[in-house]
Amino acid sequence: MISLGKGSVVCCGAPEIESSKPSLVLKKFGFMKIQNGKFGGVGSRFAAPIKSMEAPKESCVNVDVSEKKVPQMSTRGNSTNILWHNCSVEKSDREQLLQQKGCVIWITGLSGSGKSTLACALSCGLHARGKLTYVLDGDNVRHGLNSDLSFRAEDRAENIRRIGEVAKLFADAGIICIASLISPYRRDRDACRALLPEGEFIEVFMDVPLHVCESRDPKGLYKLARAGKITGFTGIDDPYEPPLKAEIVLQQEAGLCDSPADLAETVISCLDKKGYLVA
Ligand SMILES: Nc1ncnc2c1ncn2[C@@H]1O[C@H](COP(=O)(O)OS(=O)(=O)O)[C@@H](OP(=O)(O)O)[C@H]1O
Ligand SMILES: Nc1ncnc2c1ncn2[C@@H]1O[C@H](COP(=O)(O)OP(=O)(O)O)[C@@H](O)[C@H]1O
Repeated sequence: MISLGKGSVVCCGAPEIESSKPSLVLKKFGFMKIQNGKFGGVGSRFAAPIKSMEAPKESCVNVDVSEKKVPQMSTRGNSTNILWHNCSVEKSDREQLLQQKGCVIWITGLSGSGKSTLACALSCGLHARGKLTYVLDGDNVRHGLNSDLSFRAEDRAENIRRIGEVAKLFADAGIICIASLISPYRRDRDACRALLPEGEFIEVFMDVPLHVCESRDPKGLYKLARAGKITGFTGIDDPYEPPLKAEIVLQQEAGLCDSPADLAETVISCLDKKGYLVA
């Protein structure tokens, strides 16, 4: 049996880790269970990763200056002289542990189309099946990571780019990541799709007409936008570009709405068919 420890962040290079063995620190603070003298009932497959956790210095790049063996550095945006570092615990190992495949479910649609409700219903439905999910809701992420961003086009693009990158990390962790944000521009959504391997980005379009969303108006934002008290509101005086090739289109009309649980079931059966609910 494999025991998962408490949620934690291990920062190699932190004083606690450098002054002692990381494994002992994790154990001391109760983050991992020890079974058979090894972490989490590990088998041979996991011996190497745990060894590497115990020796942070091994994670340094070996640059043998005398023999001029200099690794190939890269540049990404303003980050120069950076080097990708691989870890021997891979995505497939995490997926094996979780018995699922990491992917991104990207829910897009107008404000009030039911994105957050579906994201939550989906997370509940998958959780009940023993699957690990995490919801990245536009509204919520704007409370922290993206609180510096407005609703101008370039800030929306940056909002979507950052959430796309975070979602990619979650998928790499083996988690079924549910991103729910308006993401009104096709180009930005397509850029997030391009971050992931083929098939791992599942776009769900909440195809709900503006008049239905506006009649729901749970936050009163459409009313404010119509009154000119909010400018640049999606669907009113800011564009929404519907997806052209979404994997799933959930159409709803006034009085003809499936329940959130039924909509979630549609998405779950798509995940099931695509093999994401097994390792
Ligand atoms: N101008 C404007 N346009 C659209 N939405 C607005 C605006 N100002 C505030 N809000 C609130 O912000 C929520 C949308 O945030 P997102 O991060 O999903 O938007 S975006 O993807 O960057 O376009 C959105 O939440 P949802 O209603 O859940 O979609 C609104 O509550
Ligand atoms: N499937 C549905 N059928 C009917 N009403 C819904 C459905 N999904 C959501 N709603 C309602 O629509 C409103 C907007 O839902 P919400 O999930 O907040 O949308 P969004 O995140 O897209 O802004 C809420 O009042 C919610 O209760």
